[in-house]
Amino acid sequence: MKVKIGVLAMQGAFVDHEKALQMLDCETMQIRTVEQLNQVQGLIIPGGESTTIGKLMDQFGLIDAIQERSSQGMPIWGTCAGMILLAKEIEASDQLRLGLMDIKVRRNAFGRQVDSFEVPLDMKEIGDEPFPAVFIRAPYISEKNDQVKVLATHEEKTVAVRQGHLLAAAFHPELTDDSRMHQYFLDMVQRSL
Ligand SMILES: NC(=O)CC[C@H](N)C(=O)O
Repeated sequence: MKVKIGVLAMQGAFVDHEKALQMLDCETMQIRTVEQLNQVQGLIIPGGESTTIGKLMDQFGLIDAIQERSSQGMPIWGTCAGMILLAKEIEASDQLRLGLMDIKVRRNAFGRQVDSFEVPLDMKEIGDEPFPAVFIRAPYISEKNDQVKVLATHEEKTVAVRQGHLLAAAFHPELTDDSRMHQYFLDMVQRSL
């Protein structure tokens, strides 16, 4: 049976993640309710505005529900704002969050003059070819503990990590036609079953 991967659809870049997943061998579902969450075997939290996504998740009862599924080992991947929402610590912010990963993040961390840029990123975990990473008002990881594995850095800043069943990237893999990160997450989901 094909696995079904949910894309949290509160706000932000969820449609592009769905399109990226549809190129792969899996089913997808937009997630707005706890009932929908309970029908998927993995979850992507997209980029967007992390404060808005956090508030909406809370209103829909999804913070508790996602924390519960995570405690049972369901793979979760946060990109950009989604990475912020996965972090236990967000510098200078008390915004609502899932707080699942042992990372501290800094929002809008690459400075105003470079709101958005694309770089070839070395990420051996997904292959030898560099990954075309699109950063949009991106955060980075300023601290982490030993449980967290660094997958990629840009200018010595940590921008992609994995902690067991949790994956986070500061950039937007759904905006390129390189599907290796989505395939990597799909593999995590298939292995978790
Ligand atoms: N592209 C993005 O997801 C940007 C994240 C946004 N700066 C935030 O803090 O929520």
